[in-house]
Amino acid sequence: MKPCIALTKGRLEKQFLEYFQSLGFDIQPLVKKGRKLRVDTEDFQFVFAKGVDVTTYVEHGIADLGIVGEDVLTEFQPDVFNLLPLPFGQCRMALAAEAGGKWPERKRKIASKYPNITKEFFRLKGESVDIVKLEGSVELAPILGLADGIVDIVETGTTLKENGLIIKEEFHQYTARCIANRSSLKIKKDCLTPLIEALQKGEAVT
Ligand SMILES: Nc1ncnc2c1ncn2[C@@H]1O[C@H](COP(=O)(O)OP(=O)(O)OP(=O)(O)O)[C@@H](O)[C@H]1O
Ligand SMILES: O=P(O)(O)OC[C@H]1O[C@H](OP(=O)(O)OP(=O)(O)O)[C@H](O)[C@@H]1O
Repeated sequence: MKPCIALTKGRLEKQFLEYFQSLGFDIQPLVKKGRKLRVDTEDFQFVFAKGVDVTTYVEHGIADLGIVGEDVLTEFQPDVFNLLPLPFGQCRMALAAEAGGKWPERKRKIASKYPNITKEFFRLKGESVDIVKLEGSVELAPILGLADGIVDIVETGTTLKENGLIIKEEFHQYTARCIANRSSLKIKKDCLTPLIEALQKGEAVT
């Protein structure tokens, strides 16, 4: 059976395909996939899912490999083999708040898509905060008064800037990672090794 690779839909999918093509792989069937969520190329089967679901498919051995942001691995701690970093998906995790806004002395409220990362960040500081879990557009929370600050991903800083927020502290750097199912690495070693070696040798995508 062909190895199955789970890709995080959206920006990581696009960056992965660019990278995969730069390694000499044929991505035409993937580019032409339309709304299909499972696509076969000559050598591989690809499935497309949300980042955290990519880890679930890999953990359960449905997918042999997965392409996912390191932020997702840190947040959800799935039981997968964290195989290697990939040269795309670079971003940082930051605490941000309104420029010129007050940073209250009382127990602060922090909005984030990443409650576990947020909790650990403040635990290490010895600070107790109330965490408000959001699913996106996290920058809105301080503007609308839902939270005093946010913990979120920053790449260019444009979203923060355009919403009047500033970074107070940056505390993690991430890239996309290739993850693997633990048993697949043994059982499908022969067909996975050439692919893993190719992914390892590639140059950074700019
Ligand atoms: N602005 C960004 N720049 C670079 N990498 C990012 C950025 N935002 C997210 N990422 C990385 O890409 C991964 C996928 O992010 P993406 O925004 O495509 O989906 P998501 O955050 O899971 O949410 P959704 O699919 O609901 O929009 C993240 O887990 C992170 O590793
Ligand atoms: O520093 P920047 O280059 O501006 O990128 C950062 C933004 O990108 C991500 O959001 P995304 O586009 O995934 O949308 P979301 O708010 O739905 O998570 C992240 O949550 C920030 O909002």
